[in-house]
Amino acid sequence: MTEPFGARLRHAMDERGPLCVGIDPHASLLTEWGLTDDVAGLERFSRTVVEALSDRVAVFKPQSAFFERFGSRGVAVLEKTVQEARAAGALVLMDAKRGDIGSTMAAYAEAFLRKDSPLFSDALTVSPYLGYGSLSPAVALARESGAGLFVLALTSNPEGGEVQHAVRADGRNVGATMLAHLAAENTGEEPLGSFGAVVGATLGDLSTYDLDINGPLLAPGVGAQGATPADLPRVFGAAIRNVVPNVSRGVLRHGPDTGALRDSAERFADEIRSALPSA
Ligand SMILES: O=c1ccn([C@@H]2O[C@H](COP(=O)(O)O)[C@@H](O)[C@H]2O)c(=O)[nH]1
Repeated sequence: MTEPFGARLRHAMDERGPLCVGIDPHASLLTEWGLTDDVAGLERFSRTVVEALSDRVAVFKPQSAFFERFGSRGVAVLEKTVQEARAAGALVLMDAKRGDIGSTMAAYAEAFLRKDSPLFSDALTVSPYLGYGSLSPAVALARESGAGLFVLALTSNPEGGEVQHAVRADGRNVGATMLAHLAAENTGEEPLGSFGAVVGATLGDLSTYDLDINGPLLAPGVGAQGATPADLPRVFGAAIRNVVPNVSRGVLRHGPDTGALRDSAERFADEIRSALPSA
């Protein structure tokens, strides 16, 4: 039986450090890398990132949008990328941000979380904005497959507050409510629950939130969106041990040279390590 995602992630973070590198083949990056903005360029880009970094980063986060842009042939590249990254020993967090009514959510869950699916990933980002309960089929299948979910709680973009800071009738805001759902999902799990939250590294002091969800906190926003590894302790406080900082463009802009990609990832990893409290 597969070990649960949370346990696999904890081991990977302890061994390799918590850095998650995004695979975001923006059209502008393909051009900067001297590649064509087509399926061949997409394939070369993704393979280069996986080959350069799969022996050193804990997690890759392919951004599905940049593959879907090319239709079925782009999705075929995404399938290959996921399979190659997993085969090379990295965990794959698919950033597809799926969310729908429960009966449709069940089909999204099958696409990404059923073990024999071509797009099976170790974890998936999901949107709870049709109600947290609408995610139940994905929670159930993730548990069955030993996979994980990352639920959008407090996103890194400035527009997110309009929804996530809205205050409910019980006085708690929406983002905090999502964190509470995840804490309940992860109760009693050791060494780490499999149900994580997306919490932007760009958000400043989050001490009014209870980030102690016994699950991972994916922290996008480091690099191109302006947050730095040094910001992480101020943003996440005591929850920092469970933070998985994501960097996409901040690393990818150094390609296509594999040495330069590695150096950049190592620099971010070192800065993150320095920001963590000593064990
Ligand atoms: O709140 C969120 C949730 C997801 N993202 C995604 O993370 C990467 C960030 O890329 P950078 O190039 O490091 O800015 C990207 O795939 C986003 O879609 C996020 O930024 N914020």
